[in-house]
Amino acid sequence: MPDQPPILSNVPDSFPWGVLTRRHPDLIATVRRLVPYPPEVQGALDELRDMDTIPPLPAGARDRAAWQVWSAAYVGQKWLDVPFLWAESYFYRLLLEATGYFGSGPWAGVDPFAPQKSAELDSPDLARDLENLGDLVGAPEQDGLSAALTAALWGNRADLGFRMSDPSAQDRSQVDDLVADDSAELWRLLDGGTENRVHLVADNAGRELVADLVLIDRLLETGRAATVVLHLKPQPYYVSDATVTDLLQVLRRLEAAGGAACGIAGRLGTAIGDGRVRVRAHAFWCTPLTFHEMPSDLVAELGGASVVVVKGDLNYRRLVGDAHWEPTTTFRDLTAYFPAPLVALRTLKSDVAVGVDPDRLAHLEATTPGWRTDGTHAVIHVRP
Ligand SMILES: O=P(O)(O)OC[C@@]1(O)O[C@H](CO)[C@@H](O)[C@@H]1O
Repeated sequence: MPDQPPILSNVPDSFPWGVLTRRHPDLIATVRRLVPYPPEVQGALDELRDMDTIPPLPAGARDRAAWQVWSAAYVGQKWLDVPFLWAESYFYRLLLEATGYFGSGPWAGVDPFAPQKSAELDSPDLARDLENLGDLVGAPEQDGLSAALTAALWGNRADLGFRMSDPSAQDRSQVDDLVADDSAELWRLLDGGTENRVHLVADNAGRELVADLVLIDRLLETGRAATVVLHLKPQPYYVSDATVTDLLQVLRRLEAAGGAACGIAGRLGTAIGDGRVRVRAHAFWCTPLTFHEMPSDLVAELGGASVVVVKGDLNYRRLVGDAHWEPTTTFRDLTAYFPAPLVALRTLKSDVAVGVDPDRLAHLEATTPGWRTDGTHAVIHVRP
């Protein structure tokens, strides 16, 4: 990664400080409220909430050796004094440890965030999205593609972790005028003339995954993609990150909705069955590392892609590096290392900002103080 100090969380009232001191304790309280864990798990969660210094993973944890390497510089330090990106990732790993997710007891494999994810699938907002899918599927080809891309972009605006610390986020209106919009470049890359292999690195379950699946369906149906690889998380992460279990739930929800939604679920089921859509859940996606450190098997796999679409705020931080970049630094320069043509679809929900035109930046700074973190602004960046 280019030489730039990482963002820490030790500036009071800064965005990362709020995540560690407010969002994480709130999350633990929510998990305790929604899942009837036994006393020993509740105790472990309380311990995590009250922890001042960073502990190692317990002996016997299956990925202890890997975390020993990633955490050597940070164990024993205060949470607020270590890189924000690392601290959040390790917090979620410890939360799974506390709930017994990787253990051998009855709570093994139980997603502590499942009740929140299910509630989103039952929401009236999602029901409305699904009712409107008929218009999108029936639209002229490029209109349908553009609408699906827009939905996949804004589907990222209110992940469940973000909404928990900012409940009004869902109701704030999005600023449709994107901070950067390279979408024309994406359609040039996927011009339909060749057998395109698209990879989509997903972010959140629920409404966002629905929108991602609609985009995948449109890409396949219009011939813009011959095959798609959908990258999901191998385990629960950042509250709402999508796992294979979440994918299956979303497909069931689409089926149950009937109409165009059910048609999409049917086509995707067939495409998974005949190998045109492949589902992957690489361990790297839940590590505290930036994408500069992707393992060689993942580099090789992504390197064969016509386009890699990377979703969301956290993935964006991992793509460019979680640092206080000068916002006019170009996305292309910072992602030159990436092994394939790259598209980032991100609503801004943290301090990192790059690829912003100087005039737009001056306007945003003068008029909209929360533009980097309040989820109302978005970018489509392409590095061909
Ligand atoms: O990656 P996502 O789902 O778009 O966003 C995740 C997020 O809510 O969590 C992180 C801070 O906790 C930030 O990257 C962002 O605010």
